[in-house]
Amino acid sequence: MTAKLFEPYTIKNVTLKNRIVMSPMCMYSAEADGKVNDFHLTHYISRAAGQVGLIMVEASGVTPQGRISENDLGIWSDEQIPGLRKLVDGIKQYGSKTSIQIAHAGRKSKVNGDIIAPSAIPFDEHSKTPKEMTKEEIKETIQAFQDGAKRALQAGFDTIELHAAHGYLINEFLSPLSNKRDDEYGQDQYLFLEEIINAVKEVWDGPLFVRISATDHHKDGLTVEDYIEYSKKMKAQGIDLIDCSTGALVNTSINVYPGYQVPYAEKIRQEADIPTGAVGLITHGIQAEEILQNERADLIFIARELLRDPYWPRTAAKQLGTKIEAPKQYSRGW
Ligand SMILES: Cc1cc2nc3c(=O)[nH]c(=O)nc-3n(C[C@H](O)[C@H](O)[C@H](O)COP(=O)(O)O)c2cc1C
Repeated sequence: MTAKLFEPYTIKNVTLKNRIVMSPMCMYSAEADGKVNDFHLTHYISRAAGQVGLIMVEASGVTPQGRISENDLGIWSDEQIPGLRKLVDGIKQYGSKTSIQIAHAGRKSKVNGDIIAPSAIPFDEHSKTPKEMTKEEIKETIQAFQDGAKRALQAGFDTIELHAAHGYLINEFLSPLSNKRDDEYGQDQYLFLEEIINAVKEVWDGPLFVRISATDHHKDGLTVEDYIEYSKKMKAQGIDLIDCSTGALVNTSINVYPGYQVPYAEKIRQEADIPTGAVGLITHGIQAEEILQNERADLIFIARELLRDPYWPRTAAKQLGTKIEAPKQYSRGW
């Protein structure tokens, strides 16, 4: 058997050496300036040495107010570009491609000061009540996503992912549970994301992914059927891949088990006819291979397993009875 997990995958002008993506994970390790530091270099470059095909840098704030915490990475200032470039260059030394998830936390931001959202509804009883965004603030935020994309280009990233999942700002506009506006952004709940995609595409023609929460896990919220329709719109706008996570828009308890979100990636791939990424408790090479061979998704996003094992691609290759190339320094022990 040839392991599909280790076959290259091409999107536009970018070829990944395998189908393994390091899923974005906030490390809450930046100073308030949002700049890359030694921790980030060690953390991400180790996974590149471990032969991950695409390293996706954690949710990075397009504005200071749009950070999840004061320790998030940022992409709101030109001063953040040199650190990001150093990180990109370090990752590329090992043949991995690079991506950055650009994000605005909306009502889930835990930074000091005012926070903003489509409507003045707090995430839960422990959260601050956000300020309902004015039209002006909406335009400024769309501009901030475009500026973030420009900086990602200047830093040399191969791909960008827009964070439209997990109850952060874009997700808040998409769902009727958090968007109660009566203007055009409430009547058409896709409009904010649509305008962000258009603005980003004005400055970025490389691969563009969107991470969604493919269901709100709530009786009055969005379901995968709604996200199939949204995914068709994203495809029409030129989005290259939908990264399919779920939930976290509202507090609900969900049943979590190996591959629990794979059916969403599969359904959206089939019904919206767009490449997808599968994520969530995928930890074994055979499990990843099953998803790919059965054409349930195109890329495999690995999060926590890569915290436990930075060389997970090597582990997965062993599990699949195949060998992958080592970084040259490690070839005697690989
Ligand atoms: C420490 C940590 C930080 C995370 N930060 C992000 C993030 O920045 N953006 C995002 O979309 N998901 C984030 N996630 C979710 C992961 O990308 C992934 O979807 C989730 O952990 C399920 O995959 P896993 O079972 O392989 O860990 C984070 C998860 C963890 C454990």
